[in-house]
Amino acid sequence: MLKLPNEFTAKYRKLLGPKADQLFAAMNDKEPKKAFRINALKQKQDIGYALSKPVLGINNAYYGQVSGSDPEWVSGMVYSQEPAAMFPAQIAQVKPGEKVLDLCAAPGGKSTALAEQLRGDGLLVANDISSSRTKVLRENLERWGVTNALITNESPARLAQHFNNFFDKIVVDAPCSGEGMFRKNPDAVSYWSQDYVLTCQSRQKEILAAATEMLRPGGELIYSTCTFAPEEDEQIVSWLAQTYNFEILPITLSNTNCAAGNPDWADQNPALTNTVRFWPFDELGEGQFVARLQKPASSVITKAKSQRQKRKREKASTRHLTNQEVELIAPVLKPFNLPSALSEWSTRCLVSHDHVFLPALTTNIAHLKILNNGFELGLLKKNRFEPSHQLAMVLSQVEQKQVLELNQPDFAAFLHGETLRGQDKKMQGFILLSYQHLIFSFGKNTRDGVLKNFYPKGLRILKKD
Ligand SMILES: C[S@@+](CC[C@H](N)C(=O)[O-])C[C@H]1O[C@@H](n2cnc3c(N)ncnc32)[C@H](O)[C@@H]1O
Repeated sequence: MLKLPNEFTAKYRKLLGPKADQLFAAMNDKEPKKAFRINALKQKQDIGYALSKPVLGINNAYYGQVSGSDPEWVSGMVYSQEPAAMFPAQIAQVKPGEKVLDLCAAPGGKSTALAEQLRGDGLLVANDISSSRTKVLRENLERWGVTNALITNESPARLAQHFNNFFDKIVVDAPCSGEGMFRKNPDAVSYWSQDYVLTCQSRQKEILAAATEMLRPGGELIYSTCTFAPEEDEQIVSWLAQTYNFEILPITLSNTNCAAGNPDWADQNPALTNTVRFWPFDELGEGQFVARLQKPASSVITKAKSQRQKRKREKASTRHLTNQEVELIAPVLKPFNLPSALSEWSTRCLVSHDHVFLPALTTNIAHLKILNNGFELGLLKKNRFEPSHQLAMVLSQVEQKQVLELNQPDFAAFLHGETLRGQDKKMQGFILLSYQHLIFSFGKNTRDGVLKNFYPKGLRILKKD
């Protein structure tokens, strides 16, 4: 039983009237909803979960539970996500070729969906302020097979110094008081106070002020939270409309159980009914608020010059591949069918500190904390080339022949980091590995039947004793 603070229950009784009891009952009595999305970037494969309960309004999404050692997860075929949290990326309606920023992106639920909509064409900048969470964001985007993301670990204000009036779309899935997640994460209740709600509100304004600078005139901002608090929802949207003259755009969702935002909970701007609220008593998922706004076409928001950091000249720390290096890489890639995103890799790839990569962006980023820029093909080592894990995750976008299917014990042993013996010797060198026909890693097969482990150390699953 959730012990909700008295101040919380009194507040929502006042705001919701008799519906408040429905809210408290849903928060107390029902299990949190679990769901997953199937990756449309990868080759279609059968997966082992029941697909009988679709999440209405979201393509390729179903109710069900995913475990971190399932082949579906390890191969990047599915992403586990709370159903209501799937809507902000859907509402963004990203088109291939657009420049998109996911400003508070970790662990990557929205970013994986935004990248899917871009289909490898355009740019996704996926940023988070927390370095440990940005690491997980990188792992999730890599697993998902994304080739065109710049992954950064910056504060919104620093990012704004590099990207002025730049993005077509910005998603701000803001840090919030998390009321909508109380039944999923009961510990969050202990942080709650009305003061905390107001602290979150001022942080959201700071983040959004930076976002408004980065959005191009006419560009769209998708703002979402997982809290019910009007101070962080309708009141933030009315602040954006008043302060920056943003228009609150309608949201069209088909076949979905959600409610409209409430103008009475802010400045009574009738356009606030264009925003949407997901309540746990609607049976779809947890709590979520989403707004879609447009920056005025004529507006260019720039910081005062005195505040802007002087840009130092960027040093050219990257170079193109030499012919010798191309000759080293080509035989490693030859057995594989390359997806179109990797076409003409030999002329398009850059090298930085022996990392061979296809950049998502090359200009104006030298001073950013970057975890990955685009697509890492692999690493040049003395007279040899080692393909990256990201390459394995991207190769599963198209049909492959150089694939070794493992049995369950070998799959589990490989995830623990073990070297396997007695495998099929027909395929030599780097090969893709699959379990239940889902490609999850590279391995290297030697002539004497030893399969070396190339599953990244940071992703390995500890062995249970
Ligand atoms: C609700 S979570 C984002 C969830 C993510 N969008 C997803 O779908 O997986 C909010 C994120 O905001 C980040 N954050 C916290 N304070 C921030 C700030 N001042 N600026 C930018 N991001 C911040 C947190 O590290 C956290 O990862």
